[in-house]
Amino acid sequence: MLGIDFIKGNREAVERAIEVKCVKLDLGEVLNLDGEVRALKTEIEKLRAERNAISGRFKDAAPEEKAELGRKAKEAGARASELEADLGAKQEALNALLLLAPNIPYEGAPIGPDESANVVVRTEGKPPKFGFEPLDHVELIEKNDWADLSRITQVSGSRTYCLKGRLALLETKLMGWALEKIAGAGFTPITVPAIARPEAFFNQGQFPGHMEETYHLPEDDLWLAGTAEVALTSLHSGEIIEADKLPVLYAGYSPCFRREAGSAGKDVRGLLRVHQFVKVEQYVICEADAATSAEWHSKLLALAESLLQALEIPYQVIETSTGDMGLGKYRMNDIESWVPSLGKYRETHSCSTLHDWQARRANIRYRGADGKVRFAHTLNNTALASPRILVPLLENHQTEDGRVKLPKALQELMGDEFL
Ligand SMILES: Nc1ncnc2c1ncn2[C@@H]1O[C@H](COS(=O)(=O)NC(=O)[C@@H](N)CO)[C@@H](O)[C@H]1O
Repeated sequence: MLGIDFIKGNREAVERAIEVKCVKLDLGEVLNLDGEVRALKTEIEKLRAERNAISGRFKDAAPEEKAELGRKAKEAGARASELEADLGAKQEALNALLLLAPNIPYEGAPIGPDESANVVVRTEGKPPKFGFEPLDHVELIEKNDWADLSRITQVSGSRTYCLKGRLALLETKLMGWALEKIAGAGFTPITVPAIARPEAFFNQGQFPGHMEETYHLPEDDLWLAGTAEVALTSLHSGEIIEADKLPVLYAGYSPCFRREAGSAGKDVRGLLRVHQFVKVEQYVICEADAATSAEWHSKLLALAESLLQALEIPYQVIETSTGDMGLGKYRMNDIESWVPSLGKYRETHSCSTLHDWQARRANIRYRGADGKVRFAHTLNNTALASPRILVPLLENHQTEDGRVKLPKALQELMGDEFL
């Protein structure tokens, strides 16, 4: 969310953000509504003052004057409550539009409508050259009985899976390994529920635009989050954090649920795109300073890259385009890991800087060293998400006989050179 004062003071920049992020929002309508709300507030104040002035005169008034004063006070009161109803409706309409206001994108973000405009900024590690015909992750799984990808669909429907045997163990250990790595970088490990109230999704930015992507529990008016970012954004909602408690750093672990309503036909084979998965999430609440946010953005990215380097997975870092980064982002860098069977890189991580766009929605503030209270900045990044990460992990490290040689970092974890 952008502050209305920011919008009024930066109308051109906001109009440009609307355009380059392909957002449907009429800024003129927002500013008109804001004008009407302010006018109504002034009018109501005036009426209240009038009514107070009248009642102030009431007690000393002559008897015949009291009736007239009483009528005037009642009239002013009635008029004020009429205007208050109108103010409520206009304020609601204004807030709904403000939720759609896009954050100003990073000046270095490629301009474009979607991921086709994304730019590769760095490539690390070399895709393996197999001396044999490599298998894809489903074939490797079937050969080693490492998952059930078929009978489970009669239980849970499409895009579900069971990991089995050593692959089930690997996923759990891998998540613990990632949690410890991020915790080792000073982030507080925290396990969060996927269950959350609708307000948490409005605060994080998933709502109102992506409700159809989210599982709903209607009887309780609860929803299932697709990322720990939802809970972590609202954990400090309404608080004023003291400056010496910043930055707040969380390594959030949670199950993640996504309807993938918009992905029909995409990645239907195997583990790339499923309805339920697990993720270790990096989350930062820091002071409202662009340079501080930029520093944290680089740190979050470097941490995710260090995990991929330890897993010996070749990857590339992407500068995400204005049309692909989404409403609330100032800047987004995705990391894409090499998937041999596809012969291309696929997104496995997403690192975002949001400045105060989320903090305004979630009302996360802090008292600076100067004593002033401001909205904070927030950032988030994937540390590791499974089962998607298993796809490049299995495929890149497969051997000719269909086994998987573990990267050194995992050999001790799994007590063997091979999965
Ligand atoms: N349907 C899915 N199935 C499997 N993995 C998924 C799915 N959706 C997302 N992921 C994994 O979760 C990662 C983060 O998802 S994201 O939407 O891009 N970004 C976020 O959720 C941010 N909070 C940063 O983690 C993705 O890069 C991917 O690795």
